[in-house]
Amino acid sequence: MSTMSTAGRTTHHMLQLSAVGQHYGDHHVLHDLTLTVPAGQLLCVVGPSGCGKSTLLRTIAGLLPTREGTIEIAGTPVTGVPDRLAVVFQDYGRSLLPWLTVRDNVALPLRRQGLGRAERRAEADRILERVGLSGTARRHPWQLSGGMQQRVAIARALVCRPTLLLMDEPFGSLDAQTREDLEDLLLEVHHTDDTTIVFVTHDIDESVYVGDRVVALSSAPAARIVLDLPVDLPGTRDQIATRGLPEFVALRARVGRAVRGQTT
Ligand SMILES: Nc1ncnc2c1ncn2[C@@H]1O[C@H](COP(=O)(O)OP(=O)(O)OP(=O)(O)O)[C@@H](O)[C@H]1O
Repeated sequence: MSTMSTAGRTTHHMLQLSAVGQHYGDHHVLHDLTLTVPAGQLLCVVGPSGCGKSTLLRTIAGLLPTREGTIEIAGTPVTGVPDRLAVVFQDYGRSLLPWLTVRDNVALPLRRQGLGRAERRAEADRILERVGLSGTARRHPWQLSGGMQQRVAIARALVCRPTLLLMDEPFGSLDAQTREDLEDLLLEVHHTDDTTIVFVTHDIDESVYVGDRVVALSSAPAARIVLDLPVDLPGTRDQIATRGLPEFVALRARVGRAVRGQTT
């Protein structure tokens, strides 16, 4: 983990983007993004459709080469897919392997760690219980609802105890109730494990509800950061009470204006 001393205080940075730019051929998507994410922060990234949110996550994950600038995770430059990094995509249907049981899907990443079969299974079961899926271990993903499948994908992301978790619209295709349940599961995981999370969403309400901080990107031709807002809401977050707070409504309005290109 990189350490910086600022006026006598020591801060740990999990993720550092310096002047990052990205393009597909001559199509520029990201422009001069500089961003520091402290360890343990849940950062939400919002922006208009097509502005480059997924491209940003794919670049951080090492799935696309960094074209301009540098990205460091825990002080190490990203040159390929880093260890202890997990990604959850929106499309859970395609990210789980249909021929494996739920338990074996979750245990899959543990194979690289050299654990024995019994240990892998025990660890998978422990994580499945944690995401509210005990009892489904021997079923197959296609026998579960969409929300349950996304819980399996989250369990598989958590099983390697990632230091950095990247989530790309993970709840975008779920119904409202399931989505709220999974937002609360994510907050529980974040608070218990102190995982650093970068969470991409186009849903402004969701970004303010789950985030410790919201960064808004501008739209094409090349996305820049147009808002970087700490989310300082009182009390423990609660789906009904938090969303009714005047502070929540004010934050949501600021993010909404930024995404629509209005000054805040
Ligand atoms: N593999 C690719 N090759 C060429 N262009 C691409 C590729 N992937 C994305 N793009 C383009 O890059 C831009 C950013 O796409 P990206 O998917 O990162 O945006 P997004 O903000 O995640 O969008 P959405 O919110 O709609 O998911 C878009 O104009 C898109 O068409």
